[in-house]
Amino acid sequence: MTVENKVALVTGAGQGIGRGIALRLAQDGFDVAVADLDFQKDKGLGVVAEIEALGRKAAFVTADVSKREDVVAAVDTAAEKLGGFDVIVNNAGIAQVKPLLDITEDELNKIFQINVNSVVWGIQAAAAKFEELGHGGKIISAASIAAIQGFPILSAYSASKFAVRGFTQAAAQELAPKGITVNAYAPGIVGTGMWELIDAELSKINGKPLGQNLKENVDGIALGRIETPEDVAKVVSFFAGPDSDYVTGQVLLVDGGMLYN
Ligand SMILES: NC(=O)c1ccc[n+]([C@@H]2O[C@H](COP(=O)([O-])OP(=O)(O)OC[C@H]3O[C@@H](n4cnc5c(N)ncnc54)[C@H](O)[C@@H]3O)[C@@H](O)[C@H]2O)c1
Ligand SMILES: CC(=O)[C@H](C)O
Repeated sequence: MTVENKVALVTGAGQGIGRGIALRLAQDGFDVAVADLDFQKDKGLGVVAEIEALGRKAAFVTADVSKREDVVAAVDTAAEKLGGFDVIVNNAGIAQVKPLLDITEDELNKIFQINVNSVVWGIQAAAAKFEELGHGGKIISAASIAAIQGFPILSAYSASKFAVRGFTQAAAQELAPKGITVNAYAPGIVGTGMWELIDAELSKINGKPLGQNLKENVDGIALGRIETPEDVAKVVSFFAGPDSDYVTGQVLLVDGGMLYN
């Protein structure tokens, strides 16, 4: 499937799943804005170079997605630099490994500002840009298996992903009259920096050697291997392309066989 003259913005695209999504959308024919925190600029510029090597236009945009003004500015910059705006992927997010009884007010506020508020800001900014440009568009956000089932030690993270699912379902209904679809992808265990952190934090809690917690979780995956960013990007490619024009408000599990709707 290829698209013509379409522009996508992917947040948290300096590494991991976001980088995989940005490269896949470039392969699909999108010009892509790569948004990430300032400290990730070198990595983000590397992703820009990879996209340009695929023959597409790209730009790096510094943005802290917990800040509404940053997300609005990122959308404006993407549209201005790349000549349009059609898809936003609210991918950026953080994990938090903590027994519920130990979660602090700052920790809870931080994970919701980054994982949840960012999705609201992305929905608002994208919908406003689509309206300004006189067309509909596609809004895609990062959920998780943790949006379907709450996981112990990941309670705040799970709650944040349940919230992404709720906003996806509600926004889909509110924005349908504007020709905007709103969907989310729900990966399982993806081999990125996020799981390196989760594995290390679990080791501190349960004393297992580094890598053991990850291995034990991967051993429970029906398809028998860890997920890759490219596995996730295939689902986002579907949601970003015309084949999903009649799909909205959905959270699609792409977990190799862990949870079953
Ligand atoms: N890794 C997994 O197993 C997994 C599973 C399900 C869902 N997810 C979700 O997929 C998304 C990407 O995860 P990943 O594994 O690639 O994580 P990662 O930690 O490898 O990368 C996250 C990226 O987001 C960026 N980021 C973090 N906070 C930001 C902020 N405030 N503003 C802008 N950018 C910010 C980071 O700089 C980084 O580039 C997240 O929303 C995560 O919750 C991951
Ligand atoms: C990090 C994530 O969303 C799942 C729990 O692996």
